Amino acid sequence: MSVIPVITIDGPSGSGKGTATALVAQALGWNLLDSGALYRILALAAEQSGIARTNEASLRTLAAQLPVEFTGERILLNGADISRAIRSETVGTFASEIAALPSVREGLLKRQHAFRELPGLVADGRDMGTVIFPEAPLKVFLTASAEERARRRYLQLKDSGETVNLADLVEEIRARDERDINRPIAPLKPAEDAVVLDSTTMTIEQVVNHILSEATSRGLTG
Ligand SMILES: Nc1ncnc2c1ncn2[C@@H]1O[C@H](COP(=O)(O)OP(=O)(O)O)[C@@H](O)[C@H]1O
Ligand SMILES: Nc1ccn([C@H]2C[C@H](O)[C@@H](COP(=O)(O)OP(=O)(O)O)O2)c(=O)n1
Repeated sequence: MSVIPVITIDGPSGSGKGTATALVAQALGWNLLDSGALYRILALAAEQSGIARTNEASLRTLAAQLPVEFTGERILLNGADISRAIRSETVGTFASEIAALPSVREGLLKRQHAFRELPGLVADGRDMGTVIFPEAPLKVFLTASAEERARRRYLQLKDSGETVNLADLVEEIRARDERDINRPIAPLKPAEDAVVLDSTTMTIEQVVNHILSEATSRGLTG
C-alpha cells in the first residue's frame, strides 16, 4: 500500500499558514486541510444552536455530526454560506476556547484524517505535525513577530470590510496564542522534527519557495 504524503504547516495566528498552505497545495496539485476552519465552523454552529462553550458533551456530538460542506472557495453550514462569518476575531476566540476541550478535538479527529487523499495533502493548523499527522515527511512551523502578525490580520480584516481596532486585535491575538500554547492537550508548538520558518521579513513568495524546496529535497515533488 502506498503512503499518501502529507506536508504540515503549523503556527500562530497571522503567521501566513493559510496563505502558504493554499499556494503549496496549488503548486503540487495536492489536497488541502484548513483545520482551523473546522474549529471555527464548530464554534459558529454552537453559537447558532445556543450551545455553551463549556458544554463538552453537546459540543462533541455537534463536532462529529457537523453539517458542513466544502465547495471550492465556499464553506456551507446547513446550506448557508459561512465562509466570511467564520473569519471574525470573535469566532476565532470562541474556536480557541472550545479547541482546548479534549472531546472536541476527539470529535474532529476522523474528519481531519479523511482529508488525506491521493496524490497528497497540505494541512494547516496548530497540531498537524505533532498530533494529527505525526508521520508527515515534511513539517513546517511558521512564525512571525506578534506585531507583524497583528498588522497582517488588521489589514486582512479591514480589507474584508470588518471594523477593527489594531490595539484590540493585538490583545486578542496575544490572548488566543497564549491559550493555544498553554493548553494541556495538543498545544501549539513545533514538532521535534519541524523546519521552523520565521516569516516576519519574508514575502509570501519566499515562504512558499522555501517550503517547496524542502519538499523537493525530501523527494515529495515527483
Ligand atoms: N509573508 C507575508 N508577508 C506579508 N503578508 C502576509 C505574509 N503571509 C501572509 N500574509 C498576509 O497576512 C494575512 C494573514 O495570513 P494567513 O495566511 O491568513 O495567516 P494564518 O493562516 O497563519 O492565520 C493575509 O492577509 C495574508 O495575505
Ligand atoms: N489544528 C488546530 C487548528 C486550530 N485550532 C484552534 C486554535 C485557534 O486559535 C483557532 C482558530 O484557528 P485558525 O487556524 O483558523 O486561526 P488563524 O487563521 O491562525 O488565526 O482554532 C486548534 O486548536 N487546532
